Amino acid sequence: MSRNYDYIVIGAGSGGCAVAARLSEDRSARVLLIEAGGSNRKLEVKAPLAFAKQFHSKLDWDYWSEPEPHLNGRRIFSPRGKMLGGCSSMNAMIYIRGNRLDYDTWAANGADGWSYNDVLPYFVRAERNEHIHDQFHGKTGPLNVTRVRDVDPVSVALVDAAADALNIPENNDFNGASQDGVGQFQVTQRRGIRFSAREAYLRARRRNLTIRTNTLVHKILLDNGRATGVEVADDKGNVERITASREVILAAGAFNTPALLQHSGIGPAEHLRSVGVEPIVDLPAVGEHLMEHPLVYLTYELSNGHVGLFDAEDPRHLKNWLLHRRGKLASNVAETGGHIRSDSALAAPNFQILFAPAFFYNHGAMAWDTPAATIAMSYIAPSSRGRVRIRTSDPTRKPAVTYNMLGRDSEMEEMIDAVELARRIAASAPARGVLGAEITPGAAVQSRADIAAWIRSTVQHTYHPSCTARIGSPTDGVVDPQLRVHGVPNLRIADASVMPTIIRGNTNATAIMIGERCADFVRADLATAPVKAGRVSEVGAR
Ligand SMILES: Cc1cc2nc3c(=O)[nH]c(=O)nc-3n(C[C@H](O)[C@H](O)[C@H](O)COP(=O)(O)OP(=O)(O)OC[C@H]3O[C@@H](n4cnc5c(N)ncnc54)[C@H](O)[C@@H]3O)c2cc1C
Repeated sequence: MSRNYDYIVIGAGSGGCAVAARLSEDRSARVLLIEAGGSNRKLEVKAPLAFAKQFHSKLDWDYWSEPEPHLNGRRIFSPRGKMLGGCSSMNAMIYIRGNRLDYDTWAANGADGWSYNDVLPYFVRAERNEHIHDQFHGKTGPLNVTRVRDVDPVSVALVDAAADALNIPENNDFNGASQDGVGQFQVTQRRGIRFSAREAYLRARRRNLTIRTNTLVHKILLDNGRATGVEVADDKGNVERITASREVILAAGAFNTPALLQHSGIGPAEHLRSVGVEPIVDLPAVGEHLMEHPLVYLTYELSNGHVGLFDAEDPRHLKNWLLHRRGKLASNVAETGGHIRSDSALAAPNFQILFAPAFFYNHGAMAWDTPAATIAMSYIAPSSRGRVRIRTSDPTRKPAVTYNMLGRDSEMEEMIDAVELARRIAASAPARGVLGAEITPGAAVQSRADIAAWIRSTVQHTYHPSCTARIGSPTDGVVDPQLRVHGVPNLRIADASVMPTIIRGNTNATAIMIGERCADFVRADLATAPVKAGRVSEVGAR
């Protein structure tokens, strides 16, 4: 196997698959894509309903946060996909791009070229939407976007309930002209099966794209401050070095990307020294500014003979999915939902509602013994920031993650508002047709103080860590707007870490868009490079 490539992409997740595939469209470019996990060809990946069965398995990095300072010291479970497709092979498949305002704010704060009008063509380029064909959507891109085939009647009733109770419009396309309103989500599926970034970008075999699975990158190699390759270990612990003549592109996700930078000597110098890593480039923002969407789950018994997904494990539903790719196993659980403003004066939605015709609580780790439904409220406009820091110089040890969620009083006030809005939905006439008694938080939790206490003791997140290597200046960011790491030539980042602030929505489509853009930045630089550097023949060790 070759030890030298033109490009090395670290991590075959949402961003990494996109950038590696696009770079390998140039058949003369030799691209290596390295992934720590293995194949994603597993039933619990393919069958949409089964995504939570991946948690704590070999397909999961199985992160846990440090004791959270504002959440009663709880450690928060944080699954991350460890396989081809990364988190896009594990996620709940909701296809959302966020709000126009997110990108316009990025651009206004210095991320030149990242306004909504700048990024829209890349969302469109990436997408193959089966249903919506207008200026907001792509027809011929690699990523299949569709709708859940057999939506549960409970999911539909809850859309009617929200429209009724909150006086908000139904919205057929949250990725179109407006994000506000309620309706059915678009999903990254095809014919009832998950459609991850692997299916989107790695299906076509290319001789110039080498994919190495079960290979853990330990660090990025630097020679005179330039990125020249990587040090990797296979699953038997054999260590080797591989060189990149042109660029190394880091796409290991919002936890592992800053960790890998730090293991490579790129990060907050004082912290690196304290854990025994020699600092090479002092970049204080590496691992800082971590953002997430706090999530609370209100759950209800189902009434009137509704069963939702309660009986989904019945063999007849498995048979229906295996034979026809239809029915309950094709559900992504959160089939419908929407985006609302808890205060009409806000410039954009601050909550995403997720309706599920199932008891989904604590990441699906708990069951309820009768049919139930969930109204989950995801806080999509948080302001608290956390951090990711390596604990030791051992690259096989997971870094420490602290979310710092709900650190500000104003955030808690908005969360309480959201719980009250969810209860209004549940109390509306259309909802009363399908919902019974409230299970969580339960009738005893009524005052704002009690709701706050319940939130602190139960809040989770929406699986969207971002911003840990964000676009910004060298003092408060890690990469420039072309995704080049400050002070380290030939090194870029192409994953959810680079978002300057978290978007108002689920982060898969945006990570893919970032990968698409990164490939174009690389190609543009190559086209304008005066004389292209020759191959790096030897990798200097740090
Ligand atoms: C349970 C869950 C549900 C979610 N639901 C949704 C949803 O419904 N809709 C949505 O839009 N988003 C959702 N998300 C979030 C979304 O999937 C992620 O934000 C997105 O996939 C992140 O892409 P990425 O490229 O930043 O990182 P990832 O997709 O995480 O890719 C990183 C890749 O790098 C690999 N890697 C890491 N470290 C190393 C190393 N040292 N060496 C080699 N390889 C390495 C990882 O194994 C992984 O494959 C969900 C996520 C989860 C976990």
